[in-house]
Amino acid sequence: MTAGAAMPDPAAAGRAAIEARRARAAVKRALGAGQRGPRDVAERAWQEPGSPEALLRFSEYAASLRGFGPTRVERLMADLGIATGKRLGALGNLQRERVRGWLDDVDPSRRPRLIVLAGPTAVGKGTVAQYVREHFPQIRQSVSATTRAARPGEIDGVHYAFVSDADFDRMIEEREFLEWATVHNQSRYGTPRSSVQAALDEGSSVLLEIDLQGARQVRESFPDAVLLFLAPPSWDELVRRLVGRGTETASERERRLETAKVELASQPEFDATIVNADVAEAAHQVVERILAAEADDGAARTRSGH
Ligand SMILES: Nc1ncnc2c1ncn2[C@@H]1O[C@H](COP(=O)(O)OP(=O)(O)OP(=O)(O)O)[C@@H](O)[C@H]1O
Ligand SMILES: Nc1nc2c(ncn2[C@@H]2O[C@H](COP(=O)(O)O)[C@@H](O)[C@H]2O)c(=O)[nH]1
Repeated sequence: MTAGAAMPDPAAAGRAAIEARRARAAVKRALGAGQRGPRDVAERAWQEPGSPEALLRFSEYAASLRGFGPTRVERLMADLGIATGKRLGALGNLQRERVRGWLDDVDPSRRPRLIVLAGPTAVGKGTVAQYVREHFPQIRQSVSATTRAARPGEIDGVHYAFVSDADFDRMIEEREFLEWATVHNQSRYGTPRSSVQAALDEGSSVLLEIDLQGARQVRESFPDAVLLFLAPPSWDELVRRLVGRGTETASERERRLETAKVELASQPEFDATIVNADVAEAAHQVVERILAAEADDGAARTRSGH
């Protein structure tokens, strides 16, 4: 060994292996509990080599699904031509196509849905959406573009794509937005069409955290989108949250509260209202609505024979 070269560290390798096993076990648990769908796990495995999903053996993946005992798993692998021990991420193109076809049969009742989460300023849309992102990664969220300036701590490309007015104009011109609006009579915000469509095509539902004008546009272009309204426990609590967040000036807060009155009056246009008294509780209610919508659509399709 040359001087200065790193010595192999068996203890570190052992710890990494344990960590990787734990991550794979978490994926299996999520599949078994229905928190993640089999299609989402397979697509993630094929997109991200080296991920826990990619390193999961196909036999373990299938055995995690409800109703799949050892005999059924063995038969499935024989039908799909998948060898024992093969990892999900190592399947070739032909096998991937066969797995996708099988998923169409085994998971027909799940259709990805576009979900809108709207509601007045500071009700907690961003906070609830973040909880969903952290606990239910199978539900995708798009990163909007905006012309407003980044707040301290906000990261370009993560919280928003922060763009200039000229860039936003160009994006409108090139039809890059699924919807867009000027919010609080101030800055413009828009949802990118291509990433949302790609996620839907991959079988994932997509949650859009947008304003009322955007929600109405989505209703127009995606009539089967599910529109959820996040409401505050009370007006006073809404004002407390806005002031407590401390990210707006007094005049900006006034402007936002004026919009909030209009948004609160729009509640009947939505498919459901969820009161955000507790973040985890509200987030679970959002996810329940999404899962119900995914299943509901399938049931309707089955009934109509399609
Ligand atoms: N259930 C809750 N209980 C108490 N505080 C909450 C709750 N949900 C969110 N908050 C707090 O309320 C403030 C506003 O939340 P958030 O920024 O998520 O609102 P928002 O609806 O995304 O606002 P905007 O539309 O203005 O972007 C934050 O300080 C957040 O921590
Ligand atoms: N119509 C759209 N509204 C959006 C989008 N992204 C965010 N928003 C909404 O804007 C306000 C203000 O957000 P803030 O980050 O400045 O506090 C809030 O209601 C968001 O939901 C979008 O792409 N389209």
